[in-house]
Amino acid sequence: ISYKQLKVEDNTDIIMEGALIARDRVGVQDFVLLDSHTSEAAFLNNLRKRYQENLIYTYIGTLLVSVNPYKELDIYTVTQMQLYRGVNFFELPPHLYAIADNAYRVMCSEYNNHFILISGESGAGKTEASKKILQYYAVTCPTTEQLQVVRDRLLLSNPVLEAFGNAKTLRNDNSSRFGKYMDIQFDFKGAPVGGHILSYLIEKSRVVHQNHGERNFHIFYQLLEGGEKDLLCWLGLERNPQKYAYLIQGRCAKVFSINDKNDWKIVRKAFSIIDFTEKDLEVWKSKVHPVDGNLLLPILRAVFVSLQLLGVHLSILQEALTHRKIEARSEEVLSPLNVDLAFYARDAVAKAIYGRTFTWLVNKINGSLANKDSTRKTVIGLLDIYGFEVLDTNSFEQFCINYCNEKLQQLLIEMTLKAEQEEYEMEGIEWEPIPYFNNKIICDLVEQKHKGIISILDEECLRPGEATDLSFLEKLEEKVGDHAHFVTRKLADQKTRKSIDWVDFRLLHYAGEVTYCAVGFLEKNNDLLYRNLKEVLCNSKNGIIRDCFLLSELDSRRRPETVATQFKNSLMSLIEILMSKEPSYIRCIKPNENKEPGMFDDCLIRHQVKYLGLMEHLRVRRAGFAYRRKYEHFLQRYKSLCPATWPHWHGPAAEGVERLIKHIGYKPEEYKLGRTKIFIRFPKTLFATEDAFEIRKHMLGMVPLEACWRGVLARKEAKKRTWAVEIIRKFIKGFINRKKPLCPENIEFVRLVQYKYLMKLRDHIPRNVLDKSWLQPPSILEEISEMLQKMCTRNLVRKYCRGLTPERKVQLQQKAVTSAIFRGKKEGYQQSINLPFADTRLSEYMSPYSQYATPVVKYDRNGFKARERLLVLTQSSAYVVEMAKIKQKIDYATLKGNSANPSGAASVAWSVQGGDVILQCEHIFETVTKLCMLANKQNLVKVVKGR
Ligand SMILES: Nc1ncnc2c1ncn2[C@@H]1O[C@H](COP(=O)(O)OP(=O)(O)OP(=O)(O)O)[C@@H](O)[C@H]1O
Repeated sequence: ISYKQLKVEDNTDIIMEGALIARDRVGVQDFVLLDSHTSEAAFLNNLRKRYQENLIYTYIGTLLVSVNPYKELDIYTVTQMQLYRGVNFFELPPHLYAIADNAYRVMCSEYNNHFILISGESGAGKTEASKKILQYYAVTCPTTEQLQVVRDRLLLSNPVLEAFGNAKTLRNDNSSRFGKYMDIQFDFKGAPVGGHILSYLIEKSRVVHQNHGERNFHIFYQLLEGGEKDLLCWLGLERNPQKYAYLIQGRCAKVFSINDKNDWKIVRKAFSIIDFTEKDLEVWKSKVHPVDGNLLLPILRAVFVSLQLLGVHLSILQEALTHRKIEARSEEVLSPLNVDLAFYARDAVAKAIYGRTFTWLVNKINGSLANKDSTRKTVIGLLDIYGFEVLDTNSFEQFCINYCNEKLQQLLIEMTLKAEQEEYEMEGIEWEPIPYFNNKIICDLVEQKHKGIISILDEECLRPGEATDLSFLEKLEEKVGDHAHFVTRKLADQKTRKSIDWVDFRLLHYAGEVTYCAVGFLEKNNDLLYRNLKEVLCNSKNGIIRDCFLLSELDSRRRPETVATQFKNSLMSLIEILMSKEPSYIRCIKPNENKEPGMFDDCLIRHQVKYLGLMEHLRVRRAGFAYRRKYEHFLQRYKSLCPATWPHWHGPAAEGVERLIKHIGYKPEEYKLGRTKIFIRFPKTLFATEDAFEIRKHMLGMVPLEACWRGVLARKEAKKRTWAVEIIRKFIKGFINRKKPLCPENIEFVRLVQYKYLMKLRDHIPRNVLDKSWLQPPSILEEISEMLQKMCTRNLVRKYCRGLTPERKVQLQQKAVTSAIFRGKKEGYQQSINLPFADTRLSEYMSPYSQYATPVVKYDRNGFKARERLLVLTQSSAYVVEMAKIKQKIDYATLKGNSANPSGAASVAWSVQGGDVILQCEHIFETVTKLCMLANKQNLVKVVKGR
């Protein structure tokens, strides 16, 4: 039996159940368990509390919400990865690794395909999350030497794609300017054996234009900064980016947080591992020159170099950039371009070359990731895609991005509802319709054939005559003007009209309203490259350019698909890909605009919670039942709450749960009983049960191990609980760490050993405080065992102390003092410690004032003359009494010290003001102890030779 099976059978996941349900200063780990679930304020509050404790992850059921910490956290180590590996989803605090591991485990056991959708706005941490998941698989999945090449390629595809597809923007210094879907393929043993990447909508316009404070794609700066001298020379480039107009429009070629030189080295290394040949490196040639700002007409200096690199003849390129070929009847006429159109042609070439070579690059990477073997693979897809975007001015790009988010939201709702529905069906629970907003109506508005916005846009782009952005807007008003989710200034009511410009249209998306400026829609959708320019590129001598611009394109009389239609089609196939897989979701949130750690901007986050549809998701997730658990797990945890189920229930778990909840007093509307699970509708029902369980647990004084190991979670004070759990975890982490690096099999083994030992220990816990029989731990568990032993002892001691009578307590306190003074120092100590001390040796001398009395022999100062006396101790003084006469009174305050002889001699010398008092008595340990306790001078006793 594997450890995992053991765990499931033994319900040890219940250990962490307490942590999941915990409601303390770090909020709830699952929003589903929030009491006031529909309140956005409560949602934000929980998120804030956790973020302030560096707990950046929280669940909504199985969806993970992540808030960008903007600082390095110690939660992505190999040890953490090992910790999450193979552990039940809810056993550990929410984490990316839990999502990744869950998808992986289900894939391995059910042999099905999965995807993890990571979304959020720019800078929210999507790319980081997807990289971390990839690293998780690279570290935790089984691999062989041969497979390591695949693993490295998968990992190194990232820096290459980032170099060519990412750029510094105002919102993120490393912003992905394209959508990415990456399939990781696994063989039947769960080893990653290949991959495939799909890219979406690379932001080509950045090649020719950057806003203030932004840069072009990283690769240009990396090349100039890090490129070897020979390479730059070969490319005809100068190291200084200021020489290139396309690179400096944002006026920030140098960025503090980016090390272009270093990144260049990584990209070069990645190229060699991703199977790029020297010939492939011509990609530099194809990329560099169209971006050379000096390609401005009529300055043709750079063109000479470009010709060489692009493999195009001078006169041909010159003509192509300054003329347009017009087909009139069967003739072709060259019409010269004005300056503006020539600029347009230049930029169009640059954008087209960049866009297509980017696709070429992705294909090249795919070639190197492809697994040629035809055996069946399972896949986990990682979708890192732009989240809902609402800028000050929203253009064609935002329209596409937001349409994409509508589609993905629809997929999420359908799949979540489907999953809920399937679970209810499987459990035999009546399906209850869940009220939610179905955004299909908005998707239709955008994508419907003939009637949707994209079709109308295409029509305007393709129709002969003078189509403009304004005529497009008019067509929209005409065709979709009556749609409930579409508004323009003309259609708006008095109140809304002011906020919409004449060139705007507004869509009421599922996440909120977005106003789009129609200016540029036609041009961006057409993305035209003049035919003669295309011809030039198709005939290039540069192999990559030729690969990107196929001659067959020229032969085809069909107009190429518009950008929006291409995007729509690629989205459709993406949705199809995703629909066939099991979903997991990660929603990333950006906490502030300043990229600052620890800053939680309520307003910005509220906005994202809305746009990410989190409240909607929470509502869907909770519309049915907030909590569901297998009967066995539920019964195991709460059985102590019902006499019929405590300590053991011998019948079927389902019946046990029924008895249990009847006894607790659940109302019928609070729960439903399925085939294998109990479904609880409201978190408050669960919390009340949990509270009752806490109290019951304390009353029962459950076994010490539980108090140490799992019960620590249930302690009242959150601080103590966190402390104890942390300590235990630290120890577990510690021993796993010490054996670093552990291979997965070892981890499994370590866990098995840990589990077995703890289980055995549970049955052999010492029963009383003097029982020293602590189970010998295996060496890897020494630390944790010592820790548990200490906690257990402390617990036994506490229990023991509580059971003491007052008399016994006094005795033990006295013995503790005796021990502190004499232990190991004076003969006869051992015998005396085992004998009880008497309250007094002369009861007739006891009074409300005197505490103790004993016969003594008093010696004179020289120690020769002995006289029989009585010693009476009161609260403040000691009296040496002869018959009923006080011979000497010693104020405790004047007592300077005490000394005794280490030998068996029963004498003690008190050093007082005015000289020593030497006494001998039969019960020296008892007498000195009582004196010291009354005088509170135990520290002053010395055991020295010569007394
Ligand atoms: N888990 C994390 N730990 C530490 N820093 C992080 C984490 N996630 C994100 N960051 C920081 O935030 C920055 C932005 O994150 P990232 O590039 O992943 O955002 P994004 O959502 O992919 O943005 P875009 O859509 O613009 O590509 C990172 O460069 C990094 O500095």
